[in-house]
Amino acid sequence: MTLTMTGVRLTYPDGERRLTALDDVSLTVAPGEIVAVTGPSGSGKSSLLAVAGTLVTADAGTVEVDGVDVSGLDQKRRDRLRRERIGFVFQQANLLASLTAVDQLLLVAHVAGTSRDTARERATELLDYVGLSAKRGKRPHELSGGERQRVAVARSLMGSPAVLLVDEPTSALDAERGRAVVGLLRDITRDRKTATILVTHDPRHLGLTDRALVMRDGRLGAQDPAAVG
Ligand SMILES: Nc1ncnc2c1ncn2[C@@H]1O[C@H](COP(=O)(O)OP(=O)(O)OP(=O)(O)O)[C@@H](O)[C@H]1O
Repeated sequence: MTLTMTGVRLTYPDGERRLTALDDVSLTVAPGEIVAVTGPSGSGKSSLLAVAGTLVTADAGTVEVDGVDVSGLDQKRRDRLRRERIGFVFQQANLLASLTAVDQLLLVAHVAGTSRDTARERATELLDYVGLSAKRGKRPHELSGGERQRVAVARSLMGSPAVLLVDEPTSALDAERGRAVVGLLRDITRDRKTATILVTHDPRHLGLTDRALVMRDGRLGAQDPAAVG
């Protein structure tokens, strides 16, 4: 369950010209590995996740999930691969206000066409895994920021992802809760053998990951080891 990006280039229209968001980016993330990506605002981190997650098609280069080149898939197959094999966790938990924690997970299963019983079993297991069994019936306003983010993490695992793409999951949390969420993501990566990319601005999280890379002007490079705490 590896994620491989090779020679990826992504540009956006910018008036008469094109803005280069990703410039010859190559990256392999192994199963069970969590890689941090840092870098200044506008350097291309979200673009990297968008291409890795097949939400955006690169101008050049390849993206392989589990050895499958996604550019060779038609739209329908690509949507299915994304739904079943790629998990996303965003800056905000993006939970639906009217749904309980367990229903947030069941909704994803419903969209994916999973049977009710299988979905209930899996949702229960995942809420237990993220330590929220007791809060399964709570709506987002009854949960703390860290708990909401843990529901979002559990939801991202409903489809058994091979690849987990995480964009600043702790920006709305205090230091301790932020660390707990990154620790949880690391445990998930190990236990479920996902290939995980964690975009973060927080240097304290780099030491919790296997590798730290830095994005600058659309190019991906090694992080200065001195900056890894
Ligand atoms: N949809 C778009 N259309 C045009 N330009 C875009 C689009 N999305 C991003 N960009 C530009 O591409 C570059 C990379 O943006 P990206 O969002 O990937 O950076 P980032 O590192 O995630 O930034 P931040 O840390 O602020 O979230 C920036 O110059 C941005 O302005």
